[in-house]
Amino acid sequence: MTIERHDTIFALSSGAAPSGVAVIRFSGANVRFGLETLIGDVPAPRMAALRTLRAPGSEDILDRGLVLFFPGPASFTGEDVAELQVHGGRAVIASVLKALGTLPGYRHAEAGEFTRRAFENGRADLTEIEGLADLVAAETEMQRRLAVRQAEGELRKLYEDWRHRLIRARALIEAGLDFVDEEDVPDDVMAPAWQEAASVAREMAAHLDDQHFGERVRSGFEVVLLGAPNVGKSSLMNALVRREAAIVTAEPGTTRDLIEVALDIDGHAVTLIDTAGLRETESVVEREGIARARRRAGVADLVLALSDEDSWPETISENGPILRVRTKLDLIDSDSKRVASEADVAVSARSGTGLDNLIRAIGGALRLARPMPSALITRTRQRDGIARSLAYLQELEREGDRAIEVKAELLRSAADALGRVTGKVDVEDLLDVIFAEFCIGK
Ligand SMILES: Nc1nc2c(c(=O)[nH]1)N(C=O)[C@@H](CNc1ccc(C(=O)N[C@@H](CCC(=O)O)C(=O)O)cc1)CN2
Ligand SMILES: Nc1nc2c(ncn2[C@@H]2O[C@H](COP(=O)(O)OP(=O)(O)OP(=O)(O)O)[C@@H](O)[C@H]2O)c(=O)[nH]1
Ligand SMILES: [Mg+2]
Repeated sequence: MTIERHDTIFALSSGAAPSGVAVIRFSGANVRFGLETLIGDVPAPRMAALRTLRAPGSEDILDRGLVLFFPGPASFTGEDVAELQVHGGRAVIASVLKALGTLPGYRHAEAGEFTRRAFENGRADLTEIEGLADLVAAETEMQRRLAVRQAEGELRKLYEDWRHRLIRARALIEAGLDFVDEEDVPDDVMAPAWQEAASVAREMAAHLDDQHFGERVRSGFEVVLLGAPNVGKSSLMNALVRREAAIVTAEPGTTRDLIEVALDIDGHAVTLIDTAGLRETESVVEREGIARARRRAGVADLVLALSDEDSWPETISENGPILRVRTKLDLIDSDSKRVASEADVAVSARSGTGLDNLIRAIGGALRLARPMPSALITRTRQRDGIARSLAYLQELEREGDRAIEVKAELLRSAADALGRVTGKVDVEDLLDVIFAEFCIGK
């Protein structure tokens, strides 16, 4: 009896039914057998073949569709893969999935399981896999650009280059230790290794000094609307997204919860957050709303401080950048434009005046138009790994006169920290978290 290392997994890989065409994918050791059973042959590799699908042991036609076969190990998962492109009806999909489920060694795939096999078979490293997850999740042009570069290996190449340089530096040092009496290891044998470690450290520090731009592009820039009750925060949010996302009334204290809406500014994902108007109040509910508003403003990428009168609230003293927005411009008569001129932008949610300026000002304050630098960190996981690796290299530089063996060990730790980012060393504990992000069929 042959023991299969893996089950053959199958899933619907295309979107929600009904759809024009649905892609059902399967991967594993029994793919050829499954094709023989369902369509009677195994099509030539990577060539679309039109076939009739029949349930195993039955003459019933399930559907007719295009079939593709990708032999391992060159395939996406690194093992045999097949795709059935059938009509995207619910019952069609259900019948094909059911037929696959009756085949020996077949079971339904879990979320991210195709991609997990790609990782386990060395077809992609963890940063590329995170890039793939981001590509599927991307909603804006800039998120797509960032994700596609990462999926194509931009970070992998950078991190693998650093890791190999550190490994070579350590090899140099160990070779030096083998051949030279430890008491008088000549500096010039070791010097190139220390220099290499120092230059990797410099490159890492520069890489980390990025104002978290990639992470912000990936997760979206957060812009919080802040101001006294009734200044028109909710009205402005509604005007910007052209729908009634938040309740607007003439009564101060209307909004209590944080209300989030998605904007696309210059291809970037921006989350606009409406908040409770800031004031002293006896209402427990409103007080909690105001506390949430302040907390969110404290971590925002940008605060829009709104005012509809001649003064700006004291309360607007957040850390990040602030734009002063004068609201209800339609109510200002032509000879009282003093505050409007103190403001960065003046708008009217009612007439729409100034909304384009406001969008431009938000884009400017967030520096959205800046060219996207290459090899951006996109996740805390990556940042933490690089920072840990750098910390070992800095310890190495600080403690220059420690024993060579100790220093070689620091080089090894630095390389291993990088290896955990790419998944080259000991990452079993990370995988469930990383692959849980994927949808079924990916
Ligand atoms: N129909 C279909 N489209 C898809 C995918 C898929 O799985 N199926 N992908 C899934 O994410 C993406 C493409 N990703 C892929 C990544 C690697 C290989 C691959 O290695 N393929 C070959 C060898 C390529 C070659 O000829 O150079 C092979 O299978 O033999 C294929 C697709 C997006 N489009
Ligand atoms: N004329 C005029 N009235 C506006 C404008 N924007 C808002 N208003 C009015 O101002 C009142 C309050 O508007 P909201 O958008 O609810 O104000 P808010 O800042 O969200 O208020 P709270 O949620 O209570 O903090 C409503 O009666 C709106 O119709 C505007 O641009 N022009
Ligand atoms: Mg409101």
